[in-house]
Order: sequence, then structure tokens, then C-alpha cells
Amino acid sequence: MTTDISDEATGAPVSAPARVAVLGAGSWGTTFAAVLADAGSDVRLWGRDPVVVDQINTARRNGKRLPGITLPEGIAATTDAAHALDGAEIVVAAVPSQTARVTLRELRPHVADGAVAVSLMKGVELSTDDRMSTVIADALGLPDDRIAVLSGPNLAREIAEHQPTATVVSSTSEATAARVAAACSTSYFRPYTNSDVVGVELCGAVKNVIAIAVGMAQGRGFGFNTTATVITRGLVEITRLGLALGADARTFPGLAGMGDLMATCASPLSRNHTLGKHIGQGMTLEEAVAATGGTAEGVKSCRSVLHLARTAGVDMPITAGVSAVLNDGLPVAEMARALLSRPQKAEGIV
Ligand SMILES: NC(=O)C1=CN([C@@H]2O[C@H](COP(=O)(O)OP(=O)(O)OC[C@H]3O[C@@H](n4cnc5c(N)ncnc54)[C@H](O)[C@@H]3O)[C@@H](O)[C@H]2O)C=CC1
Ligand SMILES: O=C(CO)COP(=O)(O)O
Repeated sequence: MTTDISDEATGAPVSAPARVAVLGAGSWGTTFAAVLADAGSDVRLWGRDPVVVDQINTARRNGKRLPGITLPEGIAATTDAAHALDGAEIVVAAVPSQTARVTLRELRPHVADGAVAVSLMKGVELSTDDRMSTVIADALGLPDDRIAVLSGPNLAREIAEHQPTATVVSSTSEATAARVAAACSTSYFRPYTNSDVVGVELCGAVKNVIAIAVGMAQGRGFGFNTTATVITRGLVEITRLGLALGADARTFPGLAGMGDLMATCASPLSRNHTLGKHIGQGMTLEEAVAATGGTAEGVKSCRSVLHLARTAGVDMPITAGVSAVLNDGLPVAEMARALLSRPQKAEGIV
């Protein structure tokens, strides 16, 4: 299932530079644009905020999302989406999941013939329960074999600091996955490819919900035993949903599964984790969203994931608990009580 993208003789990453448009100049869009530029690609980064765009072009910084980071010269930022997309062979979507459909639909006329689209987004659409690759296919009118998703333990700030990490580029087309992987391969960012788009996307979306649960537990003052329990049982929930929806079991212990779950649940850099912690410490959802800043996808995706699960007849008690706390005002202490008082069962039954 997995392809190693490296030069067999030297072991060095093989990069194949491309003309790339990155849509969304938030923390991950900006960081991924920097990865692509470092891989030698010609990158145009589309952002809505002219102040952010101007700062990227003139000062090589995005002070709003990545304070203290100097960006490479190879990124040209613009507020003009048509200019960003003109001639782009690869189109990368990095806007909040719930806004993707409308944003991409508007930009569709500017997408070049033959372009490949890549989702960096980790969410499930609320109104449809669609994964982001489906939203992209609908909004841009692209066939599945010209769509890839990229997901893994990829906290933007660490990557912007060139700390080493790996990721998964998934597509139903091996050629598309390999092409995208080659365009973003650097000395600090190592893409692997696979073909399990369903599994990779579900892992990315649901781990945000589990990270909120871990944050809530830590906000209540609970330690590593609780954290490890929620992460482990969270992975069971992700696996259960994924298998019910046709994912490949090998994805869950991989980078997009366990890898991303660990990074997001452990790191204070995670917006989902941070938001959960604020809630656990007693903030309202509104206060927690404001205090967190940036896009915490799990806040909305907990509802669509839960709906997906219920439709598929899959039990996801942690996700249900997070949704009840965020949407129905259930106190965190009650969520913990409910989870701990579930009927006894044998471990290992997914
Ligand atoms: N930040 C990270 O470490 C990572 C984020 N992701 C995912 O990447 C996606 C984007 O996240 P971030 O860049 O971190 O978010 P962010 O909150 O830093 O930035 C989002 C960007 O989208 C723009 N935006 C908001 N609403 C929009 C709309 N209606 N139309 C067009 N643009 C709009 C904002 O102006 C902002 O530039 C999310 O799905 C997230 O889960 C995935 C991996 C890592
Ligand atoms: O997806 C991420 C790391 O892989 C980023 O997590 P947050 O969206 O919670 O910050």
C-alpha cells in the first residue's frame, strides 16, 4: 500500500517541482506553501486578507498565524485567486472545511485543465457528511483520480521551523499521489503515499474530536493515564468508523492515524487540544473559540462525524460526549461519568 519516495541510489528525497496554487493563507496553507517552495516548486499563495498577503510578499512573514517565522523567497502571495490559479498544475485547498465547498465552487472557472487538487483540510462537511475529497470533486468537477489528500502528524508551526516530520499523500491514483508527494518532498518533510483516501480523511477529521476530549480531560486536571486512555479508545472509535465506511485497516496505526492522533492530542500547538482544555477549565464554547484562535475543526466536525457514525450504526461514545458538551451544554464531569459507567466489555473488539 505504501510507496517510498526516495532516490534508491542515494536515499535523498526525490522532488519534482511544479507550479502550485495554495488556497488559504492560514497557518497550514502558509506553512505548506513554504514546504513546496523549499522543494523547488513555484508557489502562488492565495489569501483573503490583504495585510497578510502584503506582509508575506514584503517581509517574508505571516505574523498573524506564524509569528517569528521567516518564509522562503519562492512564495508569491496574492489576493487575486485567478492569478494564483493561472497555469497551476497542482491546486492545494487549505481553507476551513465548512467553507471549502463555497470557496472552491467560486474558483472553479480559474482552475487549469488537467490540474490535480490536494486537500490539506481535516473535517467533515456539516450539511452533507461529505469528506473533503468529495467536496472538492463536486465543487471543482474533478474525477477522483485527480484528487489527493495530505494528512499526518503535521503541526504547522513545527514544520515552519523545519522540524522533521512525515505525512501521507493519499489518492485513488498512484500517479497522482506520487506527483503530489514529489512536489512537497524536502529534507525535513517526508511524504509517503497510499491509496486509502477514506481512511486517511476520516483519521484526520476524527482525531480533532478526540484531541478536544483529551484537552477537556487535561483541563480538568487529569494526567497521563486519562490521556492515554482517551487516545487509545479514540483510535478504536476512528477504526470502527473507518472500517464501517470501507477504509483499509492498515491506515489506522500509520502516520495519518496513530501518528496524527498522538501529535494533536499531545501538543499545546493543537487548536483542538487547546480548545478542549479551555472547556475543561470551565470556559464556554464561545470563550474557548475566542481564546484559541485559528480553526479548530473538531468543534463542527464532531456533529458531522457523529451523524456519519449513527447512519452507519457505529458506536462512538467519546465523539458523542464531545458533541454533547459542545452542542448540548453537558458538563465535562458528566461526560466523564457517562464514559466510565458504560457496560463492561472485552478489549480488542472493534
Ligand atoms: N494548522 C495546522 O497545524 C494544520 C491544519 N490542518 C488543517 O488545515 C485546514 C486549514 O487550517 P489552518 O490553516 O490551520 O487554519 P487557519 O485558521 O490558520 O487559517 C484558515 C485560513 O482560511 C481563511 N478562510 C477562512 N474562511 C474562509 C472562507 N470562507 N473562504 C476562504 N478562506 C477562508 C482564513 O482567512 C485563513 O487564512 C484545516 O482543515 C485544518 O484542520 C491540517 C494540518 C495541520
Ligand atoms: O492537524 C493538525 C496536526 O496534524 C493540527 O491540529 P489542530 O488543527 O488541532 O491545530
